[in-house]
Amino acid sequence: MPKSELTDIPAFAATQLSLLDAELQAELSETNALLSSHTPTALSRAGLAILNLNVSSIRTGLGGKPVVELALDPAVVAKGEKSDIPEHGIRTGDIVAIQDQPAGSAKKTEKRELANEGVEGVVLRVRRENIEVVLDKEDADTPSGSKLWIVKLANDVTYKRMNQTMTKLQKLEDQEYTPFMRVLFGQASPTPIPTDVNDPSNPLHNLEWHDPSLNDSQKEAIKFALTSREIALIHGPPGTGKTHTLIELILQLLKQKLRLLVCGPSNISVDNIVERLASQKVPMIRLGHPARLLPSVLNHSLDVLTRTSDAAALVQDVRKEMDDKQSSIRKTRNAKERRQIYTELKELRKEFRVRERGCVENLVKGSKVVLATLHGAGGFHLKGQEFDVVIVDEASQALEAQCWVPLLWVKASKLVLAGDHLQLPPTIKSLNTKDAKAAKKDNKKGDKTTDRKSKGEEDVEGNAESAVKSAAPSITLETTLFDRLLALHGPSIKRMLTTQYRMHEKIMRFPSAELYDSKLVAADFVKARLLKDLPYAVQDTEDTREPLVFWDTQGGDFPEKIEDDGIGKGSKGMSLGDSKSNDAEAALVKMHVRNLIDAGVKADDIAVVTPYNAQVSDPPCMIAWRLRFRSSARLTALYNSWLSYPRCLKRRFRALSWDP
Ligand SMILES: Nc1ncnc2c1ncn2[C@@H]1O[C@H](COP(=O)(O)OP(=O)(O)OP(=O)(O)O)[C@@H](O)[C@H]1O
Repeated sequence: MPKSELTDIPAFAATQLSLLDAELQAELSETNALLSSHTPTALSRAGLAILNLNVSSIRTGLGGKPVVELALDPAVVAKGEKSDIPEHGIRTGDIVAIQDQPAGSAKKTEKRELANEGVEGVVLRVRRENIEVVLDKEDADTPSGSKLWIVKLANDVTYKRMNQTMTKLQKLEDQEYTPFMRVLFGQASPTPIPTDVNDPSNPLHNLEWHDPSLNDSQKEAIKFALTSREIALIHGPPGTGKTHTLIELILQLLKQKLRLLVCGPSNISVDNIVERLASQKVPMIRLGHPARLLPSVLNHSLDVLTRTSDAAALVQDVRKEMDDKQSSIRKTRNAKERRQIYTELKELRKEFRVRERGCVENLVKGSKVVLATLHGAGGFHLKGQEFDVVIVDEASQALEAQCWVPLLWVKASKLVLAGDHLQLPPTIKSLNTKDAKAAKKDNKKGDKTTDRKSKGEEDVEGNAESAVKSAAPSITLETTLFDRLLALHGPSIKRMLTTQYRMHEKIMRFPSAELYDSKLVAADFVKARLLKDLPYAVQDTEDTREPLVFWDTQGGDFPEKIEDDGIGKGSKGMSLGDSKSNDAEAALVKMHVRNLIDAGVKADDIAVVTPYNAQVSDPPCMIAWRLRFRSSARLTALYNSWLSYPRCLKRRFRALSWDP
């Protein structure tokens, strides 16, 4: 077998490390350029900073770190007005600096200065009236100035973890590679799946479905995932019930008394599964900070369980004592007293960590299903724990290095990936650099081979070696684990879900033909569904009886504008908001939406989707829609010229589906 980045583990890890470094540098330089070339006022207008804040409270969060709550300085709130923080783009999980606020017009806000003068932390919760930040350093002294600002920094936390993971992989000795890992690197073929269902050791022996409504392709995918020894890929095009299928798979694996780690690249992908498992009354633990979880899954979060379980009382005592100390620091101005309190806090933190760790360990070890983001699975809670199966949902949205976080820090011997490698891969910034563009160009040939392979299942069935030879693309960050495994082992390691439950047949036809070898089938209850048949009074018009409408906007009457953010370009030519808009197209969309509303379609059932921010926000008519349709959850199929870009197209088709 030829040695390549696909099969040689140290070479693979080294490539990943250099690609991750390039990506991190791209992110850091983008942030630095923005921060150094814009005033605080401009950054705030662009949503990257919040000005005029005060510390309203400090408490102790998970891990003993201080959580700072910031609210708008009362001095800047007009009498009788609400003290809501103005619109901004800072979200839970963002890395921010908290700093004494410079003059609004001050130029050159260097990242260097931010790190030196302020403190850094992660945003925990964003509310209308305040924002909570957990500080990186336990003994960080929050700036005490009367007016603070927070500014978004590049997020290097996920890189650090991926970096540690790839470094660990790179350093493993040959004898440390498990048989499972050898399959993941094509150094061994997957174990053939057992076929005798009468054999009591076959997982399909006496198989009974929990959900009788599963379709044939879903059942086949589950059977395959149950019987495969090392890897199983579940390929789920949009709306084909990927998550639905995973729930049944999880229930079946639990019936076999197996211990499972279930991950996804984002919190929402994980919470989606927690919600569905909760409705099946499955006991489980969701790792991750509660501020990032959906309210509906909180009862399963480790944080809540460490407060409510029996062992939790011991932790709570110390937590309370630490909170009291934190607030006393803020009350005292005497330096000696402050130092004394810091020393006591340090001791309490040690105690807190020991107790918390004990409580957490008991809870996690006792759980048959643990759910976390890929990143979160690399936290200390799971280090070295054994799981029979690791399941990753939305696997084609994750960088491969991210998928290795659970695979390397826990002990696992089987992996199930669910995803769709034919939809958008994760967003990569460094691909815009010259070197990366060249690398991408080089890979094009390899990609074509991989694509062809994943479409035409027959040609490479079961022939891993020839697959490696023919595909052998060198790796970019966009090459997901899903892609690489398909390139290594061919389509015999995957099963595709083929019935989709979201789109009218006509909407489905194009993506099905272009991306899925015309294999998609529309479920009976969606295949002929039209707006005029909505369960409330909608007139039968030419707009409501067509599931798909094309408006041709090519040509001189629809000129495109490049908009900037209205605050000018910075000294390094970096603008906060270069984006495209097209007033005439906007007017067309507006007219179409108006027709639908006049026919009786509810505004809440309409969503307008565009790839450009400027098209959403700038033309006056678009602003009007945004206000009106803010709560839109569903969509009418409306296409315009930019749909011809293949990438947008994939994204659009994802968005263009709607639930009944
Ligand atoms: N066998 C089935 N019978 C009826 N409805 C189903 C079946 N499988 C899935 N669905 C429905 O199809 C819709 C899509 O399912 P699900 O969200 O699991 O799909 P997905 O592939 O994960 O979606 P996405 O495209 O968002 O990734 C849901 O409304 C679900 O209830």
